[in-house]
Amino acid sequence: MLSTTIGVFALQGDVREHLAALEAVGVTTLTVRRPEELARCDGLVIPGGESTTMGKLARIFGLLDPLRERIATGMPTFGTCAGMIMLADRVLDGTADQETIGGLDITVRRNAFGRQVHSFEGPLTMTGLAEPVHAVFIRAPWVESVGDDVEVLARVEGGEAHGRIVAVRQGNLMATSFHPEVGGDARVHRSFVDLVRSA
Ligand SMILES: NC(=O)CC[C@H](N)C(=O)O
Repeated sequence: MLSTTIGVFALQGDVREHLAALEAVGVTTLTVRRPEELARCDGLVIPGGESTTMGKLARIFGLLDPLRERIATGMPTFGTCAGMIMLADRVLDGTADQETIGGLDITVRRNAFGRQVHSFEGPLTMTGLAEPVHAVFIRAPWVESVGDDVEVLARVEGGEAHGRIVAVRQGNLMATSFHPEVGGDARVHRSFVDLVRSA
């Protein structure tokens, strides 16, 4: 079998952590800053970071339209946190000029967990994983609503945000509000790699 190449959008964000998680799963990785690099990818990860900056840089580097085209034509893509925002069709509490790639029929709310609770972590039950994942949330978005074709993979359990959607899948697109690349558990990346291999 030809090896699977998964790119990590690398204009901004926690690129290294994703590269390490993907390498732990045993795929070939590639940092993506230019359309030529994107063209070599079987799948793509969009990391956590800052979504307004990602949108601006993607526009400046001529990557926004190639990304939209690859995603529209089925390239499996996994967004974490800011990456989830980049994949969302609709953003609440974004900046006026915020551009996303889009593709996922979801509405996300940026920095949804409030100013007091920027960051928290804990176990989270996720569809497809036998044991809970240790989910790290850093100024995270949540998914306010989803379209009919979107499968909800995880919801917050307990606390003020109980029931809020924090992981979704729609066809070849996956997104989490939290950071599975942090903490050495590669199971979420493995399920994305399985998605890429079956695409
Ligand atoms: N950890 C993160 O990726 C935070 C996302 C950030 N709050 C944004 O709006 O882009």
